Amino acid sequence: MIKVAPSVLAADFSILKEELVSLEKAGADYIHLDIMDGNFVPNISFGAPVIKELRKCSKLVFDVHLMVEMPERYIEDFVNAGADIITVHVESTKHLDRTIELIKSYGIKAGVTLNPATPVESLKYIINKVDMVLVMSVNPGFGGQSFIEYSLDKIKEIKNMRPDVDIEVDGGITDITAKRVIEAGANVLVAGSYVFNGDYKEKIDSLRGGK
Ligand SMILES: O=C(CO)[C@@H](O)[C@H](O)COP(=O)(O)O
Ligand SMILES: [Co+2]
Repeated sequence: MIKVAPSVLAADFSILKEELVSLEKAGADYIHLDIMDGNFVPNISFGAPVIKELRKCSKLVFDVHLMVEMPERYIEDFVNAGADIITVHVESTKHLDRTIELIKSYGIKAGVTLNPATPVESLKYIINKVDMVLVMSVNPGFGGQSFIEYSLDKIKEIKNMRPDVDIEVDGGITDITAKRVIEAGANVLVAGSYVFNGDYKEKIDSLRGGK
């Protein structure tokens, strides 16, 4: 089953609640929430209080992608705000194992994320502890960038390393790249600019292969 996770980074922030309702009606599985601190990535987005407000108007799975330095400092805040999945970058913490354990201690799903140039080998000791691996197929920080081709090799390597783990791909996903990442082994697709430029239902359906 392919899951589609629209990234609200590309939504109209002045009507964010309405956007979530529209995405739910259009068949989205998750809502992907990009948290940027202006330090780990050169951009600032929004924080836990915004997620807490959005939680009141959506039952969709909240997939929180933390692009912040030392994410362990904020896990509790995002859990309290209503996160269902929290994903942290291997590059963002000295204590990845402790951070994954902390996320799991709240009874929610834990994911680990790799920047494009970070090798899959860095997952060797953590992959059996996580629910999801997020492959960044662009350099994190901004929406609307082009898909990095070598991400396909990384997806295949992760699939070989642990066939049953959820593999999410984030960055430059369109109907064309979606088909390719699914073939490589991905089952969760994040899409921002592609979904928000057009009819949400048509776009979401097209990411699943037109079904
Ligand atoms: O995490 C990020 C960017 O850092 C993403 O979730 C983007 O928001 C995806 O945007 P598109 O590439 O789909 O426009
Ligand atoms: Co993201």
